[in-house]
Amino acid sequence: MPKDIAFANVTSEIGTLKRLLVHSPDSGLGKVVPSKAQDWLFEDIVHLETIRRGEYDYYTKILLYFLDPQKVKGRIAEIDDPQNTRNFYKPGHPDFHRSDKVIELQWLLEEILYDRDIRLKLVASVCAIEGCSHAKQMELQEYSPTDLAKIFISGTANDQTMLFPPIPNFIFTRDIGITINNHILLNKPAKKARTREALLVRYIFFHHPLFADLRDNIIELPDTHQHFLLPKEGDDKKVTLEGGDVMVVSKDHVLIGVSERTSLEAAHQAVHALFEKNVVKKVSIVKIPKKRDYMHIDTVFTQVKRNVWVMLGSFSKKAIKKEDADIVQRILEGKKTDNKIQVIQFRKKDLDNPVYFDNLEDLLTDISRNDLDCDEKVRFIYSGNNEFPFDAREQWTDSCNVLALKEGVVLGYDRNDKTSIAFQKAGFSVLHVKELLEDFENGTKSPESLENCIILMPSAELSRARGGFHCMSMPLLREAY
Ligand SMILES: NC(=[NH2+])NCCC[C@H](N)C(=O)O
Repeated sequence: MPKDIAFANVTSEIGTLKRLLVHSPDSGLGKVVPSKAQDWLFEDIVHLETIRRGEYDYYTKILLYFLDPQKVKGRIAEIDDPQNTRNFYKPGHPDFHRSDKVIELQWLLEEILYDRDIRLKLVASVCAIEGCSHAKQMELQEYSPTDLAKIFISGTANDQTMLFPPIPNFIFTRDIGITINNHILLNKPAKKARTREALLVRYIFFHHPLFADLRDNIIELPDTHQHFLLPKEGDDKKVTLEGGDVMVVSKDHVLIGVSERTSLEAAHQAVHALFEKNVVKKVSIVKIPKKRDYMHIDTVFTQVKRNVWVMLGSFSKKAIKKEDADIVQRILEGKKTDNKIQVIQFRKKDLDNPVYFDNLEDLLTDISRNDLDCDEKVRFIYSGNNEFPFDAREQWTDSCNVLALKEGVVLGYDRNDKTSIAFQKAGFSVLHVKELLEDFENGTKSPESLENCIILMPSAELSRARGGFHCMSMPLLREAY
């Protein structure tokens, strides 16, 4: 794979996307059984053929059209010809697209497994965490790199024997690590179901030649001193951090969520690590309720344009005021701080004088105005058009979790109807991916010509996995903003 000089650099959420890491749904998703779905962090079992051909493949095509057009332009009919049995999308197949802009993790994993030493170490590590027998370990060493990469991810061998559980959340590459300027912060998953993902990714970052120049810039958070001796109640001392809780909003400013998945201790360590290594000047800690509904901060807000954000209305100023309105009720119910957001902003140059924000809009407005020098009015698009019960329903299916391909052009789910109306009201056009790809193919539209729009993507199966396109992307390179 050819190497660019600026291989990885992300300084914003909205600069034109140039390179990212993804993983398309593997056969492991088709092995999730109902009794395990929740443990494996899926809300339901999914239909593999639909999630791939009917949904995720459109994501791959649209990403390639924007980031690596020569792979798809004028070729879509051929790529999707049923005779070609989706080979273009299958890592490990000779017809796989092998894009070095839309980079498939399974492909990188396969490439590092050609090294015998790495292969043996990784087999031993996976066997250790999955509790495999010695005989199984020896057997696994004999597989080809292509097959072994597939097995490590799907858990299933070519003969359909299930060797260990799948890692169905690997499609949510956002959570495995975060590019902050030219550094990569690795995650420490909170949930057991995501442990193997973190292991595989660590090997990829430390051993794949693509990341050779970045190796000194990989940040791993240490565990709390003697964390293994802490009592169960000491769990908040555990260091867990997932990428969905980290947002690089400008080259100097990073947001870190403290949530169901990212612990206070991890946020604390990340602030020190980022300041000590001079990665950024400002870190805002955004505390959200520890609830499955909002597992990471990117499930309650994401950025659309310099001055436009999409967010969940219950964290807005107005909602907080409304809640404060009935004094008797508030006192009776006790101070309802559990459903609030709290923001504490640390500045490297004045560490012991943090700035506080008590609602999300104030923080986001401050970012647009002061970090991104924006004079235009800052606008908010609310989940479900801020109408009950659509606000909560659509947040659950990732209305707030959009991915910006460039400023003002975002990908979102087609099932969030009221949120789409809210986008329209804010002056955005609503496009459907199938028609858009046809327009790209016949030349009536191009990625360059698009502006201010949300591209709606099919989502019935994908949304059961509880993540949107922000979660399904780990940006490595965005144009400087
Ligand atoms: N960045 C995100 N919001 N990721 C969503 C991850 C969803 C996944 N099923 C999990 O629960 O872990």
